[in-house]
Amino acid sequence: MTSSPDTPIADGIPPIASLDAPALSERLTSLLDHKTKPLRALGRLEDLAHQLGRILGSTAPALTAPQALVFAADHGLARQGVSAYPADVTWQMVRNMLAGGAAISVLTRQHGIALKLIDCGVAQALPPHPDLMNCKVATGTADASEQPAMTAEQCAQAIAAGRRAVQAVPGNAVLLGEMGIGNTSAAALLLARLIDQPVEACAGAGTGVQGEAFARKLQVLRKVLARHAGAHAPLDVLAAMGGLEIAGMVGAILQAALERRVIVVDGFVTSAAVLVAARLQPNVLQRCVFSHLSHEQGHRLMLDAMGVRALLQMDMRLGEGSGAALAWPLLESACRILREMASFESAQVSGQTSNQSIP
Ligand SMILES: Cc1cc2ncn([C@H]3O[C@H](COP(=O)(O)O)[C@@H](O)[C@H]3O)c2cc1C
Ligand SMILES: O=C(O)c1cccnc1
Repeated sequence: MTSSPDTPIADGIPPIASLDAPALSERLTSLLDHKTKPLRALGRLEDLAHQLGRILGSTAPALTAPQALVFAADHGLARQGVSAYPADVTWQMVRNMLAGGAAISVLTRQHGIALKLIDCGVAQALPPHPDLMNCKVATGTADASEQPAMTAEQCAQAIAAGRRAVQAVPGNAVLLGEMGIGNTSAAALLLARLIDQPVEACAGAGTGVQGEAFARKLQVLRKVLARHAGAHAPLDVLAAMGGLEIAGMVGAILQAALERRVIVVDGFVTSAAVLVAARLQPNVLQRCVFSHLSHEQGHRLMLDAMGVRALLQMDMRLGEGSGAALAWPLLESACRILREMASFESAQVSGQTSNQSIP
């Protein structure tokens, strides 16, 4: 991945170093290989344990005070009929999340994950709530089919808000989610432009846009891409066609990566924020755990473009951070395997009889 040319928005984000620590990496591999199981028998759970060990800089990693950060904002493009639901659902769902009734509320409660909502640009004024951070940059984006969704300054402010949101919460892991009617369109536009693929391969049904309505969604997206044909640098693309909540997540990803927190990525829309962040600072990918492959068309293409693989495939297409919360116990299990599982030596179990190679 290439870095963007210098733009004012990128100012103030220090370089994110690579997690290069060959000694730790070798030690983690050796520890996992010596646990009481056939070599590599825990499959991708071992890869996850290895990654978490590297991120947290420990051979006995422990996840502490996990935080689900759900970024919310409205989209001017929603006025073009790109969603199956009205824009009011954005603020209504934020209220539902805060009241404990949304899917993300249920799953975070189940797993003891703190839930915070970050209002980056919800049109409706939301009443104060202890779990709501008011970072409103604007009352939604402009209609990207007519003008840039955000000014460069608004985009920078939303990124800064995302950074502050991470700084404001404790713990060493953040789970990212979003709420914003119309945001699968914004994510598809970012993907199409950043990996230079036709929008037909990048856009999906979102909330359930089908048939003629889907043809209309594609037509709108093509118009947006043509309108912003000159935007190619990641932050220019983000400002022209993204969303305030996506920009907020870009900031959160950069900040969490800087602080060496584990970043649990949800579905298509949160992955679009990772795509942008990784174009700015490729090393963020080392800190990201991709929780699930969304049913949204374009997610597989997006993950392939980043060279990553998701843990789960549940045919979910919700967003909110629901896939990230669902996958959370896998991360906890991976850490426990490193911390608690006996080795052949400690448990006095006979090891391999011959020199077998790792399949
Ligand atoms: C009731 C409801 C709850 C949701 N929770 C997340 N989304 C998801 O759907 C939206 C994106 O899809 P589109 O681009 O088609 O609008 C986002 O708000 C996303 O988080 C929801 C959507 C609805 C309707
Ligand atoms: O995977 C996602 O992020 C997604 C899919 C559909 C609707 N909203 C979000």
